[in-house]
Amino acid sequence: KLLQKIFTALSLLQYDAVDYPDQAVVQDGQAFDFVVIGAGSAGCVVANRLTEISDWNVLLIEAGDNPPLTSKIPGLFSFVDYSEADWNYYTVNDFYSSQAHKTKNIHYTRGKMLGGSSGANYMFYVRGNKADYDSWAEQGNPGWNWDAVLKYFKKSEKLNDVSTLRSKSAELHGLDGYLGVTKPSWNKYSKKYFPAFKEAGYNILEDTNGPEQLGYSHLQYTVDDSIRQSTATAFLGPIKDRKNLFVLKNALATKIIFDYNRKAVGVELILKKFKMIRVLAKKEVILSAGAINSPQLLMLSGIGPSLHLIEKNIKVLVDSPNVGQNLMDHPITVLSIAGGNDINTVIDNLFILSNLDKFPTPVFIGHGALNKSQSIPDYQACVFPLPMYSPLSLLVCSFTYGLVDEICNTFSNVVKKSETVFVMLSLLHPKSRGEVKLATKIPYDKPRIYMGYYSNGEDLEKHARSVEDFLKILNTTLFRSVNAHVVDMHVPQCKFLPLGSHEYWKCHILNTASTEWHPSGTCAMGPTGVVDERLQVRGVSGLRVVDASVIPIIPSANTNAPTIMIAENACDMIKTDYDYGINVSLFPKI
Ligand SMILES: Cc1cc2nc3c(=O)[nH]c(=O)nc-3n(C[C@H](O)[C@H](O)[C@H](O)COP(=O)(O)OP(=O)(O)OC[C@H]3O[C@@H](n4cnc5c(N)ncnc54)[C@H](O)[C@@H]3O)c2cc1C
Repeated sequence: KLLQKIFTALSLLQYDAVDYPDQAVVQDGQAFDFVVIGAGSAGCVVANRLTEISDWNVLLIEAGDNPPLTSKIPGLFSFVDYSEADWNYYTVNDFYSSQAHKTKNIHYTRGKMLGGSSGANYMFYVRGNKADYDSWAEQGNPGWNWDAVLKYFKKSEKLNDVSTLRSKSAELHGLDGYLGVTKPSWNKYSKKYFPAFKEAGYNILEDTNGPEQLGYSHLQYTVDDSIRQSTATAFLGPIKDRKNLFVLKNALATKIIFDYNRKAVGVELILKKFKMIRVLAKKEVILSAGAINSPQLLMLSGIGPSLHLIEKNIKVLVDSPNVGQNLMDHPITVLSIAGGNDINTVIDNLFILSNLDKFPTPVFIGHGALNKSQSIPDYQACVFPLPMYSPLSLLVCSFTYGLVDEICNTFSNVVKKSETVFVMLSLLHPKSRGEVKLATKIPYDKPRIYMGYYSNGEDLEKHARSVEDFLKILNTTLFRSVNAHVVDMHVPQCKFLPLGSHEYWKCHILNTASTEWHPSGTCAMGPTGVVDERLQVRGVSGLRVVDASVIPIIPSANTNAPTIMIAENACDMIKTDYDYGINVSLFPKI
């Protein structure tokens, strides 16, 4: 936390303010063609693509400020959590899951800055499985099948990795987009593990975003030129001087304003020093406040489940029962495998300090399926080979996830005796659903986030089987040669269960349940969804939602790349709806 304070102080110097758009001067009642709420993964893309039409002027409203230093320097990513650039939400304690967290709930980081959660995330660039998007379309969302969305993944991307571009997946990647993507080579540290995964029956892939998803590979990251490619850096920085782009930072949108025909005509917002103004939207308001705040703002504006709105003393404009419902995420559990005790590896810890220009430690990613005949994964494993005395597992356990001391002390003790493999293993297709509710009608009050983890019992069963499937790796030559074993993490709730039994894993997973910070689905698109397939809010006009909240079914992927894809697709829909055609670009790409 001390380090975090030092970084915050450095950020206050605003040494890099020139990299981002200046604060706009906006008068009460001023009108724009589009008003975009939220400059996150989606909102920055929307602001960029809509201002390509020089006839349109666009106001982008963001509650946070420019990204801090910790966001910009890739290796400092974990210090964004709990900072001023984080909304610092906590989930509601359900007295069932996550009970091995000190607070018995989850600290739920959301980025509050230009770039939003793309400035707070772990920078993994993962798109998911073709079948994920085909299922979106099959559920009544034309225009979102794999062939349609691939075009937008490619459009946004600027891949800078020779080995991928020489591989058979080259044609799946984009080279001319705004979003820099790279793949640092950590071969020296992780290549010895790949034969073990191969021996355990997994494919070793060149590209986790290639034609096949099942298997293990090095990761691609949203990092380029040694800088995190948040959407603020990638999509706003290059266009910051466009005359038709207006950006208000430190401005909290509190309500969407409608006329008598239920057309969205503006936004009420509060600037620094609590000055309230209203801005007008001649064409549309675009809500891109993310999967927690977009449903909050809809409900504050009178669109949501009517009983809930009445209970909070909010006048109902549209009874829209699914607003805030259908909350999906990828629940995660942490594991440690100990084996090998080469004290010389201690020196490798120093590499973290010399690799702050990238994700600072070796990690590889795997997607596994329980039924070996399926091509869609059930779980994702992020595998960190750690040298002796590595502080990483303790940092994740204690600082990031806030697990109880019994567990974190175990991480701390085991690295003093062994090299370890630290694993974050998430369930990709949970059936459980949570919800976002208002605490009060006051916009500053944090919404209530009910994760609903494992409320459908099948999820716990499947997550436990996924851990067991992953641990087959212990039977491989490499792991056996160092007497590798899974570490008993002393989860207080599980101490009477035999380590490694099925019931033990269910207990371990349930109580250590943490998040991969992929909330989605709370304003889902669909035939009966909050929005239609063109992302227009049902029951009103002039209002779209464009962010992770419109995801109808969570993909087999981390959600940043999919959210950027959603924004790219949405902007072409908007341009088409206003007869601008999708290829019109009056500003050349910079
Ligand atoms: C810690 C963490 C790690 C993650 N790791 C990865 C990863 O490695 N790879 C990956 O693919 N995904 C990852 N994700 C998920 C991914 O970053 C998100 O899914 C994605 O950024 C969501 O984009 P969004 O546009 O929906 O919302 P956001 O990016 O959160 O944007 C919402 C924006 O709206 C602003 N806002 C909200 N309310 C208001 C208001 N009332 N007025 C004005 N502004 C408002 C917010 O400040 C924010 O800037 C991670 C997320 C987190 C938090």
